[in-house]
Amino acid sequence: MLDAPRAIDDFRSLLKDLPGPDPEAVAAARERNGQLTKPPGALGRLEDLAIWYAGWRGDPRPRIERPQVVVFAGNHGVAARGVSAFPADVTVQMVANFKAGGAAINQLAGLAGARLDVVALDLDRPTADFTEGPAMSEAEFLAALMAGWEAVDRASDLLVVGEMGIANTTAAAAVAAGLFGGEAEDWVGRGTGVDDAGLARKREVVAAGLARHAEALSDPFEVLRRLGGRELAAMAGAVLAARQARIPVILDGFICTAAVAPLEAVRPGALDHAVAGHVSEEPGHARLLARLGKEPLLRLGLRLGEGSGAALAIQVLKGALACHSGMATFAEAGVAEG
Ligand SMILES: Cc1cc2ncn([C@H]3O[C@H](COP(=O)(O)O)[C@@H](O)[C@H]3O)c2cc1C
Ligand SMILES: O=C(O)c1cccnc1
Repeated sequence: MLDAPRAIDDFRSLLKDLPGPDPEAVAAARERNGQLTKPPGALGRLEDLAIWYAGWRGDPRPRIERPQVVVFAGNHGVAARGVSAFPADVTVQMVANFKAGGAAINQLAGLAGARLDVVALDLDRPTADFTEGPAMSEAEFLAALMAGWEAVDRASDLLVVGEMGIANTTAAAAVAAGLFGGEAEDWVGRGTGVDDAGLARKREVVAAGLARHAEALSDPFEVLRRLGGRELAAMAGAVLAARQARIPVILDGFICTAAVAPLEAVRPGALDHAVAGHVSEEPGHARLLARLGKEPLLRLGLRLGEGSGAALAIQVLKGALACHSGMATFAEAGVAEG
């Protein structure tokens, strides 16, 4: 197995040889689940979640002790096209806010007991406008993938990746459309809250990007390089690093899901170590999750990003494991089985 990737092709190679869950831990966790003091299946999806997590950690009775949240930030050339309700300066301002502890993700990561890392990616150098050319050169794309790869603490036992980047719902819509087809309007939403004219501009920008890069859309990595952004590429690199280290992942909203979808498009099953933390208000998100076959844990009408919905969902997973690993069996408790 490749240790440290150095080229874009190394990331492609990694996808050919992915570690899977430990079948013995899955079997032992399933058996334990069947012995716990509750009617069979009474904890619903929490039971599946606990068994899934146990398999990836290779431990039939695990707990989450070291969750990590990483927020990647990047700027986008298409921001100049009036596709966001906020100016591009907000990206760097929010990075300062993350560092000062003032953003939603600070509160939610703190509540979940997660370490929070913030990785700002060349904020003074926005990506190129993807309607005019590739958003990133190959060198820039590789640097962003590597930044994600390197941001993952291999000693953590759960990963959430979040993002900050004004105009990145436009990039995410373009990536989703590039991967899965359909019209621009199928994937474009209001993001930070653009008005009808802004929404129309977003559709035009995404359609123009798809037309400009039409010949390259059969390659999911090229879709991400040409239509994505640095923080999206970094999220993909981080989620691949987590897979290699058998660290389970909770996915966040539309942008996060679009960023990692190329991995699944290259290699079906590449996201088996990831669950969808929530479904966001951005209409493309539900569509994307359906394409990936992922059922969200929460539906709260969030449309924030930053990793916020996924960070909240850490507590659902912690709940699943508290029950799975902490409950007594029928034999231990002297409770009669049905
Ligand atoms: C203050 C503020 C905090 C945010 N935190 C996340 N986003 C979210 O909004 C942006 C995407 O929406 P659009 O494509 O419409 O620009 C991303 O930065 C995303 O993470 C924020 C946006 C704002 C304004
Ligand atoms: O779903 C998301 O991730 C999202 C939606 C709107 C704005 N920012 C992020």
